[in-house]
Amino acid sequence: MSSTVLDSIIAGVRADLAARVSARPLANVVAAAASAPPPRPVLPRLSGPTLGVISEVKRASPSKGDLAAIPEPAALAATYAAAGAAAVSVLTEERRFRGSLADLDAVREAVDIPVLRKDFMVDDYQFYEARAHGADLVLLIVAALSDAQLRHFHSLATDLGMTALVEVHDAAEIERAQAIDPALLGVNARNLKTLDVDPDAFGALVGTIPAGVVTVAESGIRHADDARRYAREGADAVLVGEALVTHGDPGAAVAEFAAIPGTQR
Ligand SMILES: O=C(O)c1ccccc1NCC(=O)[C@H](O)[C@H](O)COP(=O)(O)O
Repeated sequence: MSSTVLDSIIAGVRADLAARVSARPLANVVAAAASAPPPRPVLPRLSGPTLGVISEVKRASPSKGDLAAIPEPAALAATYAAAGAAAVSVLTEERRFRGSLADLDAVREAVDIPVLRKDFMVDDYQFYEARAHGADLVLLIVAALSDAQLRHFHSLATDLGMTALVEVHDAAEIERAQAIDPALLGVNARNLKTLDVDPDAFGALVGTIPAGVVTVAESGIRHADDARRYAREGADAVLVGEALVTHGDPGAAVAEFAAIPGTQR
């Protein structure tokens, strides 16, 4: 079978992870996770009367290349928080997104809203590492994991006190995700194997998501009208990267998204 964009990202993630494991043994990271500041509650922030906005710190991407230099991720995150963001997503993958764990540290220190470590989580080490660096939320990409890994990593994240954002793109992945009863489910409009963006994905799948599950519409959200559409379709929250980091006034953009009324599913 030919290799996908997601496969090649994960190969790089595994290589970088091996270097970090050599530099800092697991036992050391486990101890740091245990003494990290406690995780911040996530779900109530994402399921309020208005649309929750998860605002992303994103320098580059496989689909678009370089987006923004972001020399001070902490300042950008503080702008997001002051404008009403419900959470901040920090890409920590280095090769394709130019993120880092140092970005995560800086953002967690700068804001008092929950912080998502957005990465390609494929090994226990990364979960302890996420917590050690203050993550409140971690991403589980169903397309990147076996059923057994999904279950195991969901339990591990929960045991560490973090909330898992379980991410799907299609009906088959939602069915696999349902097996672990996620409290927070993201529908990514972007197919991570082809990079195609389908703005209809959320609307097509939302009817199969049980009531009570907090939902996030992810990717390709450019304007307030895109976010309004997702709110009407029943999204509790949106996850926005490129449109914010390339905006001349990211705070104004977040404030506009965050004022959109939510819709009860
Ligand atoms: O953004 C990409 O090109 C990408 C490619 C392959 C895997 C993941 C990718 N992005 C991660 C994300 O989920 C997005 O950063 C996030 O949903 C925000 O998307 P956008 O608002 O379109 O920047």
